[in-house]
Amino acid sequence: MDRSGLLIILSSPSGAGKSTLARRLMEWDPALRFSVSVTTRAPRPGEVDGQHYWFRSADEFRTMVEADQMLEHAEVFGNFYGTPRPPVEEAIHAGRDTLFDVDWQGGQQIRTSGLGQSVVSIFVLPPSLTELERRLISRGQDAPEVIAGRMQKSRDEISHWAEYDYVIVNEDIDKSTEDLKTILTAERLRRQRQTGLGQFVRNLMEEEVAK
Ligand SMILES: Nc1ncnc2c1ncn2[C@@H]1O[C@H](COP(=O)(O)OP(=O)(O)OP(=O)(O)O)[C@@H](O)[C@H]1O
Ligand SMILES: Nc1nc2c(ncn2[C@@H]2O[C@H](COP(=O)(O)O)[C@@H](O)[C@H]2O)c(=O)[nH]1
Repeated sequence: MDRSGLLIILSSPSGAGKSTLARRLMEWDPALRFSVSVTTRAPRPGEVDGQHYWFRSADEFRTMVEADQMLEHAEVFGNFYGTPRPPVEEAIHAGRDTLFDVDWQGGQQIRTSGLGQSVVSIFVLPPSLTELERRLISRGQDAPEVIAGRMQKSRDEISHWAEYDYVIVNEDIDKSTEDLKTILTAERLRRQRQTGLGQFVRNLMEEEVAK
């Protein structure tokens, strides 16, 4: 039963757990495609070019934007981030679902990109801002001033929660992962009902039942 690929957007304030949830969802469904973003920020220890991000200079980033190669792009925490367009369009046509880890600006742009009929968006909230800061610190990846800047922007990001189809309060990571799997399963069934079941039901109705 054919259907076009879904675009699954995950947004949250920095540190709420998007990357952790994305990783768990992709372990559950290896066919899910993660959209590798382009960024001008420096790699963190252990981050691999082409796997976590495409790490590019500001000039290279600008060239991609000017060539209309970005589905969306935004400035986040003083760096540029963007989603390469061609792999997303290929995945949609191939019926492959794509997962995006983008901020609210990216979420808005993907929704209004013209590919909007295939979008499911999920906002991840932390249980508290105190816990959010604890997670950013315990991740051990960012300097104290970077963490302070991200905490300062967290309320801005959170103020966009109502633009999303679903909201998960990520307190228990196992529970949040199960919620995410449930959302994806239900949305896939919904898309199948909308686009892929017509021929199946016609065949079913015409089936000769052996006596
Ligand atoms: N439910 C949870 N309970 C406790 N710790 C968690 C939970 N979810 C994620 N974490 C931890 O919090 C830290 C931040 O998580 P993660 O890197 O997934 O956040 P993020 O939203 O992707 O951040 P960013 O937007 O900066 O990329 C990590 O160390 C992760 O292991
Ligand atoms: N609009 C976009 N936002 C993106 C993209 N890729 C990541 N992000 C968001 O940036 C922040 C910071 O990420 P970090 O890896 O530096 O911690 C986070 O909120 C991401 O969701 C993108 O392509 N477009």
